[in-house]
Amino acid sequence: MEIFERLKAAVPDDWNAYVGHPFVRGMGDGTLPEPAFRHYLVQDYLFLIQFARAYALAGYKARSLADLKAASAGVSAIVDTEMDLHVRLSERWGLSAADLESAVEARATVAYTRLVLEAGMSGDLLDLYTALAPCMIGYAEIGTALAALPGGLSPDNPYREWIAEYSGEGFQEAAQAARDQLDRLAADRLTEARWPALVDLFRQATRLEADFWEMGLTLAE
Ligand SMILES: Cc1ncc(C[n+]2csc(CCO)c2C)c(N)n1
Repeated sequence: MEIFERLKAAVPDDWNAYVGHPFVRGMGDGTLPEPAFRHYLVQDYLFLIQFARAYALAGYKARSLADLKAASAGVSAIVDTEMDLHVRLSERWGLSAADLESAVEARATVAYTRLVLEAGMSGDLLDLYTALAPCMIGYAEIGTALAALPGGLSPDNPYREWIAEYSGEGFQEAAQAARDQLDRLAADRLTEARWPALVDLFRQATRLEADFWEMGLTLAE
């Protein structure tokens, strides 16, 4: 079985709480309050900056050209593409680039991003990509599930752009690349002795993704 599927199967309740969070359901049926989505957009901008740093750290930790290339592609996907998309989407929601840049990180943003960076700093690439997996692969799963709902992509759903982005081919391919990268790393580095610590790390990252939705929904700072 793919290592991602094994990790997910090890923490079913935490995984379902993340991908089925009320914030996600509210985007699917269009009932999510708009202030919650705006708060999420601002924090997600700050989140993406820290995630770009995490891929940069993956470059530092790389021991092969293939791993260095994967890390470089991760930085570029965020810095050259994702951030621009995010700024444009935020503008359509009434948030200027200055609003995004001047925002202060919420505690949930700090908690999640620093867990990932710490996993990468104190561990190896398998730890780092395990901590990154819920984000890339989870959003692809959420995008696909919401796009399949009757009203998911309908013109009256205010969240259709978000759903289209994450269910779209480009992001689905990036998520598949993240799965493949995790499998390659596991083939070289995974031992039975390491497994419990990797599951714990995956569980923590998954819980902090759910907390990120909760932060959006409750407007927590
Ligand atoms: C809280 C949160 N979790 C996951 C993603 C998805 N995501 C993380 S990094 C990245 C860019 C990689 O190409 C994308 C799309 C997000 N945006 N916000």
